[in-house]
Amino acid sequence: MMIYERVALLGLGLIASSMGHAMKAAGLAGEITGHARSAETREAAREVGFCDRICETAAEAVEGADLVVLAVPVGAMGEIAAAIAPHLKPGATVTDVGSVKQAVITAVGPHIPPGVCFIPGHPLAGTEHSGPRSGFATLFHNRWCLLIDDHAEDAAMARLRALWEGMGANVDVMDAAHHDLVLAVVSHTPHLIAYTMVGVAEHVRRVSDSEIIKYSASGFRDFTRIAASDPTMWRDIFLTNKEAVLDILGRFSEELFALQRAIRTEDGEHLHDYFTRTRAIRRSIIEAGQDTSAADFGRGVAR
Ligand SMILES: NC(=O)C1=CN([C@@H]2O[C@H](COP(=O)(O)OP(=O)(O)OC[C@H]3O[C@@H](n4cnc5c(N)ncnc54)[C@H](O)[C@@H]3O)[C@@H](O)[C@H]2O)C=CC1
Ligand SMILES: O=C(O)C(=O)Cc1ccc(O)cc1
Repeated sequence: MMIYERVALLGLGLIASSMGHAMKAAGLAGEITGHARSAETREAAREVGFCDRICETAAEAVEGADLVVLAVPVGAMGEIAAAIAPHLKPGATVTDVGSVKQAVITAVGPHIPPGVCFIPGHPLAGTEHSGPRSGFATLFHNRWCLLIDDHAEDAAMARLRALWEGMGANVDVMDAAHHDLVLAVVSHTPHLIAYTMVGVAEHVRRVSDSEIIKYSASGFRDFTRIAASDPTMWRDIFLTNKEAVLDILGRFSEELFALQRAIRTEDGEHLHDYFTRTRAIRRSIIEAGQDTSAADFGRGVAR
């Protein structure tokens, strides 16, 4: 069922290409236009074919669009919003897919002209791959998409919700500050820990590279997968969700010190109690029937 007659995708990477494929598969958009900064990306997107028309400028891509999706790294959202602002159609909706919400609202909000509705969004689905060739139509199936409803009109919100549901996602609405704190816990800080662990392995010179690869168990392999994610995207996430990540990292460090002390003092009871509590958390997630989304979100999609 068609939800928007014209959709413009700005930034043609993993998320935009997956949206293009998903919208085409379900017939959710009449025409999909797309723009990316580099000629190489535009050419690759043309070849893959998830847009009907690839435009040389962002302004051209948004001309007449009913929905404009900002799908660039979080740090580039303000710049692209400024470039398209004078070209937006009255009555259009602008949304984004950035992993951080307060910073995007601060950067994009001031550029949105009167008569255009801005609804920030974030699909909790992804992989460590990037670029226009990495997308696939089922990326959002059974995943959450969070929409931020600060000033959204009901009709515009209902329409955007229908688009995400049409692409297979479950939609929840929350405020931006809460989003940023939740994501710091479930996504951003875990990514930082994975980056660190892989960095540590690189510095352990006693263990040769080939041994690290040869003997790596699935936990460490998952860390290396996550640590292969796009550096620009993750740099921007940490710089823009600084407060929430530093808050969670502070708590993480306290717990880590307590575990470190328990190991040093051979306090087996502390370790056993701690691991029993964390096991109960995992079991309660499975009992609540949320094991698929919880596990998949951390693991990404095996491709
Ligand atoms: N990769 C993931 O797993 C997920 C990413 N996100 C968010 O979605 C957004 C897009 O991420 P991906 O599709 O993974 O990225 P990607 O790296 O695959 O694609 C990003 C696109 O933006 C373009 N771009 C980069 N800098 C730009 C600039 N300054 N001006 C204009 N275009 C620029 C790139 O050329 C590319 O076309 C990011 O904000 C990210 O935080 C959200 C959920 C999951
Ligand atoms: O690949 C993984 O494990 C992910 O965690 C994917 C992911 C990355 C960033 C997001 O904002 C949402 C999902």
